[in-house]
Amino acid sequence: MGAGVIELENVSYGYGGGELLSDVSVQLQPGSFHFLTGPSGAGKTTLLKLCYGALLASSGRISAFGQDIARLDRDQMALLRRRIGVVHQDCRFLDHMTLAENVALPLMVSGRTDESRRADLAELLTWVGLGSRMDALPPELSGGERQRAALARAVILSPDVVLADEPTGNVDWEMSQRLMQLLIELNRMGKTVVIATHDLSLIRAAKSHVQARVLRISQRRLHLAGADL
Ligand SMILES: Nc1ncnc2c1ncn2[C@@H]1O[C@H](COP(=O)(O)OP(=O)(O)OP(=O)(O)O)[C@@H](O)[C@H]1O
Repeated sequence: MGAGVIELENVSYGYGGGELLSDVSVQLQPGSFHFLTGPSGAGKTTLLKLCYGALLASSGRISAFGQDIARLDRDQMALLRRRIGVVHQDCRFLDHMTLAENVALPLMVSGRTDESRRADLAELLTWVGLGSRMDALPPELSGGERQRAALARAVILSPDVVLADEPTGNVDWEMSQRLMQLLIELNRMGKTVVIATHDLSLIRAAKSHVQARVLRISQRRLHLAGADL
């Protein structure tokens, strides 16, 4: 294996007797930027889940930061999850807690509630453009605000890797560009970024701002897409 932050080697994933992903091998190099594309149901979310240990491969090997994910104990898995920030497709929040409290949840869970962390929280929310919405409750947020809050929550523990599953779903073009800009900024800060999306126009627009590899799932296999997107 090489020096990728996340590496998949001949990974297959199946359920119910069928195979969704077959013989997938890929290395995510530190600081790289990847798009993961493919039709609905192709297995993009599944592949991301395999990368952060939410699902285990049926065969093959997945390593993160040099460790075989399948061999991690509970504590090691918890540490791994802190190093990989995930923007979930459905960005769920606890409706009775404010936006700031929701974004700060990973800090609470990891016991990091000191003053400097609170300052980080305010700075982070300002960075995503939600500095004035800290006390809003999730049902009061627009789609774009929810997506930005989900991004802030994913990076509050300063992960090395950001996996974003359709982070621009349900927002207009202008907001999707703003979200992309934030993800590109995270990459410029040195984070490895993977964005799952079926939206090829998003990929085309981003390619003039960031050097990205495009991975496409087709017929259970992962392919490196060419320039003909
Ligand atoms: N363990 C499982 N049991 C049953 N079905 C599963 C399992 N894992 C994945 N699937 C199915 O495999 C398919 C691929 O799901 P996945 O969400 O990974 O695709 P996707 O490419 O992210 O799709 P979308 O673009 O619509 O979000 C779906 O039909 C999903 O329901």
